[in-house]
Amino acid sequence: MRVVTASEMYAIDRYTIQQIGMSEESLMENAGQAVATVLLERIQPAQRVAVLAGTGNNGGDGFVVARVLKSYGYTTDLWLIPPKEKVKGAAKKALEIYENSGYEVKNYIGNEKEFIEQLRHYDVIIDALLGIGINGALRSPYKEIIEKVNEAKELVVYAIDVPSGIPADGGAVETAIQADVTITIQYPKLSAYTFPTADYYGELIVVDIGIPPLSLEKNAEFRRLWSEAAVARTLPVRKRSSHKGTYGKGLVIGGSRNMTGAVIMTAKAALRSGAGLLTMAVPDDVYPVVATHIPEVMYHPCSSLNGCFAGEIDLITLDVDAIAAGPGMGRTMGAKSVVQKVLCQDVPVVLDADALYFWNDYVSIIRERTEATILTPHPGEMARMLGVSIDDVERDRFGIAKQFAMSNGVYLVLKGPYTIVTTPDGKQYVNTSGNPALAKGGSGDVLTGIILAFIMQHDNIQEAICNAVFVHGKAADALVEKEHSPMDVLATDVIEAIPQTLFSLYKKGASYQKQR
Ligand SMILES: NC(=O)C1=CN([C@@H]2O[C@H](COP(=O)(O)OP(=O)(O)OC[C@H]3O[C@@H](n4cnc5c(N)ncnc54)[C@H](O)[C@@H]3O)[C@@H](O)[C@H]2O)[C@H](O)CC1
Ligand SMILES: [K+]
Repeated sequence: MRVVTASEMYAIDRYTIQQIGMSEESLMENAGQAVATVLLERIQPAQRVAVLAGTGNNGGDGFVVARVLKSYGYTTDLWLIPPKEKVKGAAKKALEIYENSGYEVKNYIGNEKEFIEQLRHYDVIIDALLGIGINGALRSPYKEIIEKVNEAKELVVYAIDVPSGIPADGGAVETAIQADVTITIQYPKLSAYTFPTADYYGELIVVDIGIPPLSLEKNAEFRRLWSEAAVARTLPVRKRSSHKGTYGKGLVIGGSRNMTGAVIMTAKAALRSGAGLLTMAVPDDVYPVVATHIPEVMYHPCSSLNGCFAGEIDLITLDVDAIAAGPGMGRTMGAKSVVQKVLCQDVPVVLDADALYFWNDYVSIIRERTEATILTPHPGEMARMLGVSIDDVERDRFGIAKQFAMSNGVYLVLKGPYTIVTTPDGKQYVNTSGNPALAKGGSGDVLTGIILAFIMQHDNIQEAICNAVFVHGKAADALVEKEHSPMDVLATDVIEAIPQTLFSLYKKGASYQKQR
């Protein structure tokens, strides 16, 4: 499933109309019919429905929906919010068809009191007020209407395309419809995967209105959801002839006197995710503590300075296939020197947490690298690396991630709900698993371990990263589906949920794998 911006959606529409030859009216009819099909399955015949329609084409979709519901015998009122003469183009045509079918329009203007009075008597609201064409802050009377609908908590609200009032590409929200369900037309918009806008959507359903894929290819950047099916299809298959070396010799670098746990979690997660051989490089001061935790790893104690890396690491002797550096390593000059040495190795490198702290000192080395560099910042780290605020990052996660990945030639994993993976050539993949249980210290350390293990086992780095991000989120989902609340989950619980997650993904993927 692809994800689009509002301007891409308009370009797709234009192309479909002008180059492909479908009419605007038929697209609107398809949109309304597709939305109505979903509604007919969900709304009970006894429920009273109100369709609230605005001036633009979102309102136009609403006219089609109201006509279909009425023709199926549903008790439906169509409330037209603007004066009728403001409705233009395809929407005007849809309104004419509605009226020519013998159905009545309720005008909001002049009947404001009746509207408020009636609101109590409806069971279902179809929000066709505003779509992706919204500009600036909400104007009257939309603001008041939306506030009234939101106040009536017992109403079930279905939004068409986007909840009215939210910016389609994401950003700050002042007033917007709080939908129970949003039925999006053809492709989800960015705002479904950024916050705070995503919170207004409720359940998201995408309906196809018959726009040919060519229109998308010609008019939208590559941005897609990475779903469970994609993971199941691309998880690597273990060959019978394989041995521990087949799945890579990985190195995890991290730890300091104040933080011994992070690097342990990274290593455990890597082992649970299939790393063949794993070595942990830790400051020798903390080695005795770390070494008691994982019997399956090898150790490479490095010289320490005040409980942190002094700066030396013998990477030549270690001879590894991939490296993850950062968890708990501290923000010292010694740590910086270790990361710089890591970046000079000709193997894929994952940098997380403290290894991102001296970003500006690594940029030039990273741009010269030929093997993959994978950075996994959370929004706070991303903001710091760019010298902007966290709000700036959150407002434009997709744009900022793409710019950053392309200009530095890195794979960027911008964490958060709906983590975005961006490749060095600017392709973007939105993760669909995970829940607020992951909002806890240690989650990132676990993810880094899964990524390290997966890049050693997949042929394709993008698939490896996307699958790792998905498995991490899905493991947390499995925990809250069974015996955990989102509050009590520990990062170590997530590691222990990796086996069941991989087990179920492999079962789902078995049919795909056979076909390979
Ligand atoms: N392929 C498709 O995706 C199709 C989508 N359809 C639907 O069309 C809308 C987009 O339609 P558009 O007319 O461009 O915009 P809106 O309906 O969102 O409304 C614009 C309209 O609203 C008024 N307005 C703008 N900003 C504000 C504001 N801040 N406060 C109050 N009022 C505002 C202004 O008058 C504008 O004219 C899309 O979302 C889909 O639902 C097609 O039906 C089929 C193809
Ligand atoms: K809407």
